[in-house]
Amino acid sequence: MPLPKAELHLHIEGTLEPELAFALAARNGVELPYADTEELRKAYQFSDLQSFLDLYYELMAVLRTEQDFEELADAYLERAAAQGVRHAEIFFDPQAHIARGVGIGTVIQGLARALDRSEEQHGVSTQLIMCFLRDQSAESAMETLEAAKPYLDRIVGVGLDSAEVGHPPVKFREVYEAAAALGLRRVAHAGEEGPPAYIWEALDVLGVERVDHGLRAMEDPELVERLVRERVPLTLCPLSNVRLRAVDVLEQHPLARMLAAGLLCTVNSDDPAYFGGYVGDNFHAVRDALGLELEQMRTLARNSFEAAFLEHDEERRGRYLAEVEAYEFGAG
Ligand code: HPA
Ligand SMILES: [Zn+2]
Repeated sequence: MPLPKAELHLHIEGTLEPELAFALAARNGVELPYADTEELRKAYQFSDLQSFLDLYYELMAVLRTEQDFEELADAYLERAAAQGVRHAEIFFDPQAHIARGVGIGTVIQGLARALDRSEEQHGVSTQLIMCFLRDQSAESAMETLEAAKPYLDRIVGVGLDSAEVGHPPVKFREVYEAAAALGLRRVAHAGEEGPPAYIWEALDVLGVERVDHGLRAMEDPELVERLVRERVPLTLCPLSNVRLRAVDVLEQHPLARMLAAGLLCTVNSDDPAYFGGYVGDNFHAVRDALGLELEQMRTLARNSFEAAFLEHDEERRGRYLAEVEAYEFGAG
């Protein structure tokens, strides 16, 4: 039995496995520029974030109907459950779909079909976080927030993703103010490739409650001190960092130093179909590469539930935390 955990940094479009991509391409009459799944997998060699994003956006062409989004989410939830995920806060990128003529309602309602039966079917509770593409304009982000208004009961918060460098958080100040006024929680990718200054800005200008990645926080001791003092969660994605060359090898990942510094770190999979593993695989990889003790693994699991947006259901958070405390490593 795997360690119970929450996944808080997961792009649903990044769970599109090559087999499902080809099945959906065939069903929707979409031509993919790869002969088969093997040739597609060979393209999964990335030099940085942008080289990944190019493929990530290209493959999305196969996602067209509610059923496609439902099957995508269902496949993720099944895999996540098998790796101990009890609660998932799932990112989606509406602008990437709207640009292809797929409406935000199709995306949200399709995902919702899978999410609505997830607890019963997979034992995984879920929430959705709508991300804005930071390499598109602030106006486009604001239009997207407007388009999401009929579906706000399905969305717990907003996030910020895509190409980071050159697109500082401050660009989205007004959008985040509008999101906060609608009662939405706020997170943002910061410090994946971008500098620590982007993490400060995400906190101070956007008012984020969690930082997605935050990998480069360790370059700035004052920032670390603040993140520790305010217990701001960081959603780290170790296998992603290696695949996108943010760190050279997993053995050099700062996670162990970040935990030792007192940061509220969580471990997540980001885009598991592309980066070689789901969240349990990330847990095992850091344990092995960094020599984490079992108590540190338990801390990571505990942190994930502490950092989850479960304030509306503290009873549930308490149940999940109790599962972590009761977990016996090596049993079963
Ligand atoms: O890791 C990521 N970083 C930024 N944007 C993204 N969109 C999907 N995955 C990512
Ligand atoms: Zn991400």
